[in-house]
Amino acid sequence: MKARKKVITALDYKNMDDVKNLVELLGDEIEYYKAGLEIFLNTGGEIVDYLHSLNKKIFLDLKFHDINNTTKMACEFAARKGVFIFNIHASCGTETMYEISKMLKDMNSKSLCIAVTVLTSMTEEKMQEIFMTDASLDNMVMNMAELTGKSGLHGVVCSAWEAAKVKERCGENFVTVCPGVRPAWSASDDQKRIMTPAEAVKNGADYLVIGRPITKADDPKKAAMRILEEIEAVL
Ligand SMILES: O=c1ccn([C@@H]2O[C@H](COP(=O)(O)O)[C@@H](O)[C@H]2O)c(=O)[nH]1
Repeated sequence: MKARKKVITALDYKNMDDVKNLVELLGDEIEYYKAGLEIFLNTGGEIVDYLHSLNKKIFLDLKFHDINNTTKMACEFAARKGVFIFNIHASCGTETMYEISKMLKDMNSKSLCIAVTVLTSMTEEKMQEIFMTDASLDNMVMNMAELTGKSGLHGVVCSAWEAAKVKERCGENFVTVCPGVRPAWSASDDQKRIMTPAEAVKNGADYLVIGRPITKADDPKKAAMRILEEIEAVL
């Protein structure tokens, strides 16, 4: 099933028992998992070694955002752990992104470092308020994506609404990782820029990050299978 190569299930839990129950239940159907701040901090990072012991691929979503040296050292940690993807915020700036890209090459790292553009929980209005700008959300995402690409990083986190245009601007190989994916049958929760799994794939999303529609479902395996089937139908 090609759809398995598109879905990253977000393990937003506080303890390893919940993680293990879900990962065992989903079995071979899910290859990619996202470990974010909640599970990483609550388990002292144990999640990474656990998932690697099962040969699962990890998106380490810790969204590093700090001064140049501190961000680089955090990225060095993620690369040494050998995660498939990790991320920083694009607003760290081009100098930091360029230096991370150089460091990863010097380390012969295979990890992909991507940059968060505008969070999928953000509306245009809220973004303009925070950044004191009249720029459209779309332009903000495109600018951040272009700066990320020019700095030598591998791709971005953006909503599926922006994915096709990001690819147009930054090239087909520039990776688009898209949270804010919601099947028609699930709640949107705190996500604002949402698309269904099928729409997201059709609009250029390389990877779909999906958490609560699976983890909070009455039957998580059935939910995951419905999502995989929806994607498979458009591949
Ligand atoms: O812009 C972003 C960046 C990261 N996320 C993360 O993705 C998952 C989405 O989970 P859902 O339960 O499917 O909403 C979550 O872990 C976020 O931290 C994001 O949503 N948006």
